[in-house]
Amino acid sequence: MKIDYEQLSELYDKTCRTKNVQYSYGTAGFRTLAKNLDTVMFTTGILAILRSLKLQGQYVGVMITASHNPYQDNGVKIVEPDGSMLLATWEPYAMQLANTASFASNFEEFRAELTRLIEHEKIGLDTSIVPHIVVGRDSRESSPYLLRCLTSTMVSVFHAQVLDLGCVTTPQLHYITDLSNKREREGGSAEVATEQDYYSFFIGAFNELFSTYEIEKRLSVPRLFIDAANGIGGPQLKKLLTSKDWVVPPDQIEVINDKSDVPELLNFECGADYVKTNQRLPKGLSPSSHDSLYCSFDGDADRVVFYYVDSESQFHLLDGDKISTLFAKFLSKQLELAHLENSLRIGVVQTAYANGSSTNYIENTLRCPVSCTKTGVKHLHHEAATQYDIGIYFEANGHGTIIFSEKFHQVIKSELSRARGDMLALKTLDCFSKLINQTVGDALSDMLAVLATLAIMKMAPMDWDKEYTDLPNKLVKCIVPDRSIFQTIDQERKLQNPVGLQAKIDLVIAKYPMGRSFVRASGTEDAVRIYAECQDSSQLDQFCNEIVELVKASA
Ligand SMILES: CC(=O)N[C@H]1[C@@H](OP(=O)(O)O)O[C@H](CO)[C@@H](O)[C@@H]1O
Ligand SMILES: [Mg+2]
Repeated sequence: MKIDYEQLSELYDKTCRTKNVQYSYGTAGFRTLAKNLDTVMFTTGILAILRSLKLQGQYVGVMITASHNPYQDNGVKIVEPDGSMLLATWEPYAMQLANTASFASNFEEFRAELTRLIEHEKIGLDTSIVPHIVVGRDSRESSPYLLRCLTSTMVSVFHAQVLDLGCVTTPQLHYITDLSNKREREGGSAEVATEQDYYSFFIGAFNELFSTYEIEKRLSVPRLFIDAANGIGGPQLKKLLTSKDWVVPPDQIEVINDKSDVPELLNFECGADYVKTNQRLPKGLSPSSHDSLYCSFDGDADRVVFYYVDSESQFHLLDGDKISTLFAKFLSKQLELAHLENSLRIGVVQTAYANGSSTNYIENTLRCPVSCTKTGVKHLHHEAATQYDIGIYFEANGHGTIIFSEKFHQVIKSELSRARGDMLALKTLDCFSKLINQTVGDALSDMLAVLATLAIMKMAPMDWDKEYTDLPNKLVKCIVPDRSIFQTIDQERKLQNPVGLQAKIDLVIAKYPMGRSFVRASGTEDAVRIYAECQDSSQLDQFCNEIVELVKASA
């Protein structure tokens, strides 16, 4: 391939209007005010092309979204050919390219940086490899313009093949990127992967699970309300619910906050982040009956939290920890029924933000191993995928999935091929491994998996909730002059710096029965986060305040 530098230079001058902004590729890719993103979109498009070239032209995904952030924001992230997050060693390249374009005084400086990167990664341009890209965007008003900035060079300069999915959820983009490459490997002539493949696949697994139990395709609750955060989850959910294969009666499910066409409403007083943070119902919902189940997606539908309202009108949150524990209970039971508890290893992966009661319940009641990793789904995903055959991971905020190992699939396949009396549990495990998105946390697929689990176990929301009781807890933000001084060890549970602060925190913790608290710098916001939990809710504010004061004093 010959890069047409003249063309590239022209597009560079035309597109990269934002200058002197420092961009950083964090846990969620690049994310900031939409009006400042043209430059970084331009360079991210080029980086995705290089990534595809490096990987012999496989499809690389790019998603334009700012998830649960306000409607004025936007962002972009790159997805590997197998649907996982961009390889960590490429994150600095994404930043170098973006910041060079942002601070360079002319195109030649940018060109030099691009050349350096191509040489450093030994990307052969003198081959016939055609780069392949899948792009998707959420419902934000700024997304179509940013998409043009992102893709401007792809065809004209790099002769790439671009599959534009239009408006999709983040997990749909991950799933379709992975599927596109599988199709290519099966012999390029196969049809290109589409959104329809996504719906067919997950509805298929859901229906198969219900058929296996020969139960009527009804939910275990009379009614389910889904809050779509006025984001892309709304229209995508409706496509699923109106699909000809979807058989749950329409009167059981109602979608609310589905105005994805009104930009300012996105994530406004609704959605998973709002409900989890404020522990209250989103806008547009008033409790109808205490046996209804509710759930909220975030703006790009990769997170989900559930909740219900009891007969005393009390709100109860069923967050990521509760979802993990529900799946751990259900799947451990299936392993036991299939007599596979000694051959396949099941485990739960959490972060320090998981409620202490959930950890205690998983370890001591379910007798299931628990791992703790740093915050950020890539850490949880990696642990789940490498340590367990059934690796369940959820952040407390509702982002997560279950990863099934290669060994799991082999064992189930071989056991299923031998006729056995305990076929039901084997089939359940097999169907379940398809029902849950293997590439990334997915509100839609997680929701289906929760609904199926509740239906099979004949559980009402309160049955699910009463397995364990959360310790009273609080998460606060503290703005400090320089958050980088707060350095942690032990999966972010302890501070190493500022020196001496951890010892002071430990003295405070010791005063509160079942107290636990930790302090870390946020990776996505310019703030320090302080988490505290203890037995007695009347002491919680005081406990948390004492830690906040220590942090302020040392900052
Ligand atoms: C306490 C908390 O919820 N932290 C969030 C938040 O990370 P911070 O590094 O804490 O800002 O954003 C991440 C990306 O969306 C998400 O993975 C994580 O769970
Ligand atoms: Mg999200």
